[in-house]
Amino acid sequence: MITLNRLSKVFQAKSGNITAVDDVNLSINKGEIFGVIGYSGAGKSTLIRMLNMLERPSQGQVSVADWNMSKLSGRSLREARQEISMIFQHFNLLWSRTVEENIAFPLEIAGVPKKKRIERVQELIELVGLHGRGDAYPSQLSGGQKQRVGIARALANNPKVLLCDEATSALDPKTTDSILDLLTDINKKLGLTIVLITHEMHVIRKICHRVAVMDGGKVVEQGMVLDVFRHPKQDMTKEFVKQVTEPEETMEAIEGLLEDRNIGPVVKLMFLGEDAEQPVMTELIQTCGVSVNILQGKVSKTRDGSYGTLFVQLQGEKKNLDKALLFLEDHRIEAEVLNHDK
Ligand SMILES: Nc1ncnc2c1ncn2[C@@H]1O[C@H](COP(=O)(O)OP(=O)(O)OP(=O)(O)O)[C@@H](O)[C@H]1O
Repeated sequence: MITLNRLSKVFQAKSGNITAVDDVNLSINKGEIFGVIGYSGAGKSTLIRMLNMLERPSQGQVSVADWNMSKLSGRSLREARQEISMIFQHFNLLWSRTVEENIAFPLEIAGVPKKKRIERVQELIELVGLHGRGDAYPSQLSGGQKQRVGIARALANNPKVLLCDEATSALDPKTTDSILDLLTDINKKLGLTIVLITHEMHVIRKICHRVAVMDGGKVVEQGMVLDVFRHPKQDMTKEFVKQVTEPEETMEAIEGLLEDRNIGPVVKLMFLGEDAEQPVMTELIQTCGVSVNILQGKVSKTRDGSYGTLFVQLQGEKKNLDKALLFLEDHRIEAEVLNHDK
């Protein structure tokens, strides 16, 4: 559906050239929700803006839904853009128009007759859950409702691709989740391909099938979300994964514990899929004769399954502790002993 081939963007600034996107190759499948994550300045906005030619590449090719985007201009670019919609962090609504009029705007531009426009606007209002708010002005809406208008407007002309530029970054966590649920719903119902950029791993975990990690204009890692969660390769990816699996307070508490030299092994366990839901700990205690002190645990759900981390402190005789570690290995649970010298 989308192919980026050796894509680069260099900006000429007073201070010299800035390579915002550096030789990126990506392939995104039809119907997929693909996330691009990176810190500020990584090049995410520039990358996503090159998908619909809001930014022209310095080098390389972009193909979206059979359009060779870099070659288009004028009318053909406008046609292609009807198939590639976009939503924004700050919604970009027309403040003097009502919800209905905002949603109708792209239909007016596309020359859709009035009767059809009215029908389509009502359909979209239902789809995004804004029933009864059609006459409101953007200033009368909450952030989440404004983004729902943005989504309805983006879907008006039945696009094949939806680009989301930090679409939930201005929203509180609860509203973020409701917008992410809406995007998942639309992806399923309409088979829409969604590309989103974000700096929050929570967004990637919750709705994406695949993820690419950007740093310094380059894609430094990419893969299925669950695989990247289990085995992040780059340090930066590990930091992003920790955002959702290991809250900062947990790490501080565990680091405090590790300073105590008289405790038994502190082990980080990683479970996958169904294993995350099995009573393995009970079995371990019964068969290995060790006691287990649970320090912290979390199960993160991705689209392709659950992924759990559990920090435990094991206590018992040396031979039983070794037995416990073997037991974990036999049960396909990855175990990392955090205080090796004990
Ligand atoms: N129009 C421009 N002119 C000059 N430099 C630019 C321009 N747009 C972006 N840049 C530079 O390109 C680099 C990548 O910026 P970009 O906005 O794509 O990153 P980002 O990952 O989206 O970060 P943020 O979330 O902060 O926008 C940055 O160093 C930025 O300063």
